[in-house]
Amino acid sequence: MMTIEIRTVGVLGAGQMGSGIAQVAATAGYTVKLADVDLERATKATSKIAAMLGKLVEKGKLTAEAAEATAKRLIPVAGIADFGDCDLVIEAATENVDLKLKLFAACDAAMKPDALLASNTSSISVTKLAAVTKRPGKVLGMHFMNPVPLMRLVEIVKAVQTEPETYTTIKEAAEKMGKTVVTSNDAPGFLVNRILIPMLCEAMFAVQEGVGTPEDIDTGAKLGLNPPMGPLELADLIGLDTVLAIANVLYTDIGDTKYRAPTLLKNLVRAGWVGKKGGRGFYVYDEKGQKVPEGFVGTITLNRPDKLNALNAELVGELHRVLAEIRRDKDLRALIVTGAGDKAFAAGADIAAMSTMTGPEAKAFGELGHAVGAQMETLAIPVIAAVNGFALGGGCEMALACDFIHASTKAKFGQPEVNLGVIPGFGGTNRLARRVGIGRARELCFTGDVIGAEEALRIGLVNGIHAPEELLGKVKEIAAKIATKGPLAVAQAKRVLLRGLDVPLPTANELEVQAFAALFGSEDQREGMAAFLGKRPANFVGR
Ligand SMILES: CCCCCCCCCCCCC/C=C/C(=O)SCCNC(=O)CCNC(=O)[C@H](O)C(C)(C)COP(=O)(O)OP(=O)(O)OC[C@H]1O[C@@H](n2cnc3c(N)ncnc32)[C@H](O)[C@@H]1OP(=O)(O)O
Repeated sequence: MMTIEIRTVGVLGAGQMGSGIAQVAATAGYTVKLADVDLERATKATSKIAAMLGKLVEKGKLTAEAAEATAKRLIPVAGIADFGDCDLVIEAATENVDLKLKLFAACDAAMKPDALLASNTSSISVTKLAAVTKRPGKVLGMHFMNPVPLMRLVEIVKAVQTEPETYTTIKEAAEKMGKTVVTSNDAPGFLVNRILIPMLCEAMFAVQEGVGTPEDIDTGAKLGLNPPMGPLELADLIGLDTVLAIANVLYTDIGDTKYRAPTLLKNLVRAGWVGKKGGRGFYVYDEKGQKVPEGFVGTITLNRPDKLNALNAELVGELHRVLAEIRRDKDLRALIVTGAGDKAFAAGADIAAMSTMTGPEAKAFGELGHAVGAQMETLAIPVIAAVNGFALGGGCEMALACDFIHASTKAKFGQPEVNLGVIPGFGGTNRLARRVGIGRARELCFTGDVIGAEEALRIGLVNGIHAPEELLGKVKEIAAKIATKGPLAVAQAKRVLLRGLDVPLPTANELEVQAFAALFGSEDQREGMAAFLGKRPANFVGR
C-alpha cells in the first residue's frame, strides 16, 4: 500500500516540546503549521524559534540563509481546523489522557483521510489514542526527548493498529529531522521511561531509606556511571509531578510492585515541590533555574537592639568565637552580617563601656575589634554586610571589614568618633580610605558627618540600596548566587583581591597567576569546564 509523502507537518502544542519539534521539522525542510490554544501563543512560539535560529547563526552553526528559509517554513495557525492540508500532525500537548483523547478525535476530524497522526506522549497508550480516530492504522507514537533540537533520539511507538507503511514513513521523517530512531511496541513507559523511571525512583528510595544524601547519590551516579546528570537532578529537571504520573502508569498498567512510586516522591509532589520548574524539589533553585545549595549561606545578626546593637566587649568576644567556628565549617559558602531590629546595623562601639576605659583597656578593646575584622577578611568565604539602619563608628567599621556592603534606603553611615574626642579604632580610617578614596575618608573622619544611603551609594561605600523590607532578601539572593559558584575559585578571588591591595601591581598580578594555576586540577575546575561544554549547570563540591 502506498503511503502519503510528507511535505507539511502540523504540530499541536507550542510549549517546550512542541516548539522543539516544530524547529527540527522546519529545519529538515518541512512546511510546519504550529498550533496551540490560540493564534497568539502559536505566534509567540514561532518568534521564539526564529530567535533561537538567530542564535545558531551567531554561533556559526547555521547560515543566515538557512535560518531565514527555516523561519519562513514556520507558520503559526489558530488551531486544529488549520491542519486540513497537513500530511502529518504531531500532537505535543500536556500529558493528560483525557485531553489527548479529545485532541486526537478533533485532529482526526480536521485532517485529510490519508494523513498520519502521531503523539509525542511519553507514557499514554498509543493504541488507546488510535482507537478514538477513524484512521487507527495511520496513528503511532513519536516520542521526542527534551530538549528536542539537542537530543538525538526519537522513540517510535507502534500501536496495535499501526500499519507497517505508517511506521516506515514516520521513521524516514524522524531520520530526515536528524534523529536516530528506536522502536517500541505499545507497552507502559515504552522503552526509555520503562528503564528511566524505575531508576529515578530507586535513587529516591535510597534517599527515603537514608542510604545516602541526594548530593552523594547524584555525584556517585555521575562519576561512577558517567551520565551528564545525577538521577535526582534529572528528576527535578523532568518535573517530579511528571515522574510520579509516569511511575503511576507503570505501576497500574504492569501491576508489579517494583514500579511503585516512593512515598518521598508523593510527598514532595503533595507539598508542591515539583522540581526545577517550581523552584524546589530534591534541590532548591533560584528564579533563573540555577541550583542553590541549601544550608550554604550563614547569617550573623548583631542582637542588642535596645542599644542599637552597640558593640561591647561581650558582643565582640562572641563574634570572635562565632567567626572561629565558621572558619571550621566546611559547608558554608557565604556569610551575611546584619543587625537586629529595624533601626541599626550597629550604632558604634558601646560608649558607656568605653567611657571608663583606660588607655591600655582601650588598646585591648581595639585589638579585639581588629582581630574580628581580620577574621572576616581572611575567611575563605565572602562576607556581605546587610546594613539595615545606623552603621556608625565601630558599626561602619564592621561593615567595612565585610567584602562588600548592601544597605537599606534608611541606612546611615559615619565615623563620628571625633564628636567623642577619639578616632576610629577599628580600621575606620584606612579601610574607609581604600573603599571611598582618601579625600572622602578624611572629610568623613574629620567632620564626623553622617551620610545617608544614597550618598553612600554615590561614593562607592555600598554596592546597592534596597527598600528596607527587601534588603535581607536581596542580600540572601546575592549570597545564594555566590554559593552556586566554585568555592575554591571564590576563595582564591577573595584572597587575591585582598592581598593585592597591599602590594605593587606586578606583585599582585603574580599572586593572581599563582592562584589561577593552583585551581587547575581541582575537582571543581574539571566540573565547571565539563559542565560548560556539556551545556549543563555545574555542581561544585569545593574540592
Ligand atoms: C567585626 C567588627 C567588630 C567591631 C568591634 C568593634 C570593637 C570596637 C573597637 C574599638 C573601638 C573603636 C572606636 C570606635 C568608636 C565608636 O564606635 S564610638 C561610637 C560612635 N557612635 C556614635 O557616636 C553614635 C551614638 N549614638 C547616637 O548618636 C544615637 O544613638 C543615634 C544613632 C543617632 C540614634 O539616636 P536615637 O534614634 O535618638 O536613639 P537613642 O535613644 O540615642 O539610642 C537608643 C539607645 O541606644 C543607645 N546607644 C546608641 N548608640 C550607642 C552607642 N554607640 N553606645 C552605647 N549605647 C548606644 C542609647 O544610649 C539608647 O540607650 P537608652 O538611653 O538606654 O535607651
